[in-house]
Amino acid sequence: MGSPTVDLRSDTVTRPTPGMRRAMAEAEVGDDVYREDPTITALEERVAELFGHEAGLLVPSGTMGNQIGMRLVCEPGQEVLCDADAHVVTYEMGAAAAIFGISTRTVVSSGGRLDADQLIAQVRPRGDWHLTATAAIAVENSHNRGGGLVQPLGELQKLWDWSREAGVAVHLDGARIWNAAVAAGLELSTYGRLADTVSVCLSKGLGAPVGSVLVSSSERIAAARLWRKRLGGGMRQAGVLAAAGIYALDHHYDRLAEDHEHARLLAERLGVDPASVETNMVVLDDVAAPVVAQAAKAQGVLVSQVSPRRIRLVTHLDVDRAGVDRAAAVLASLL
Ligand SMILES: Cc1ncc(COP(=O)(O)O)c(CN[C@H](C(=O)O)[C@H](C)O)c1O
Repeated sequence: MGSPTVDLRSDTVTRPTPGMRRAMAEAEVGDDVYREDPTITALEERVAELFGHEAGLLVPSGTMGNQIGMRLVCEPGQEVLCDADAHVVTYEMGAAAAIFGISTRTVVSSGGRLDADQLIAQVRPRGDWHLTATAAIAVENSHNRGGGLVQPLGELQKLWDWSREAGVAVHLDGARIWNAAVAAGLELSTYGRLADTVSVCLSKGLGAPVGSVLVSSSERIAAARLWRKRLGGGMRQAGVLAAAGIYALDHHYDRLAEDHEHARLLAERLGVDPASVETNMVVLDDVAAPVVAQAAKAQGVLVSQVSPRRIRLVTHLDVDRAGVDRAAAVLASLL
């Protein structure tokens, strides 16, 4: 029996722990379409409160959380403006256009880092009969293709302050907002209060098997519940999933700092500047990604190919120190 596989492809690969499975099995459940699942209600209320918003909605994926979140603040034929490498326009299969008729326009950022002035300069006003109106700006924190970069609070604040005057909404793709808050030493509500709609993933670093929560005003979440049902996302006794999310919030949030430490350790061992590692991702640039990925797989280490010359490593709950050491040794021998 060879060594166990070290899976650094993503923090989406985590499996429920025994404790989480017990919480899932014991969860009190009901039919959530009738609003009778107490565990889902508890999770939605808790996450909304964590981010300083009035209400929350459990959705099956971060993609659905983002897409409904954007639809709440952007009408068909209007546009959402975002970073060219944002997940919402890179990995969500064109859903904004395909499902909601929302136009998206992008700016090329520096490594995913939010530049409020750059975005503000691109916003197009409502009411001009020549221009597609920019209804919302989507920001991503931490930034996936930016290598887990934590957005500067000053830029988020600047964008938010401007957006209140300009009447433009802000959507936060907070799939890994947990990692950003732990890395920055900030409260989740500090970030939550700088966005009109926020989608946060339970199924990544927090280690739940399924689910995200969209938070916003009560009025918007009521509309979101309707959109979710239209998309076939109305769920029944999904309290078994919500229980995993609650368990994750109770037991897996603080430990994210360990994933960040593991990522820095990997970086050091692989000749990547640890200062460039802000959360749980390490980016290997200028490598023959397919060759390295295949050779690493043959030695039990799985990685993501972001491009033909770029590999992404993501640390998470299911990769311990021994796994990090083994992955570092295998990858160092291939670089
Ligand atoms: C910033 C961000 N926002 C949203 C999502 C979507 O979450 P899901 O739809 O997969 O639950 C992801 C998933 N990211 C996945 C990964 O990193 O392995 C893949 C790329 O889709 C994300 O990284």
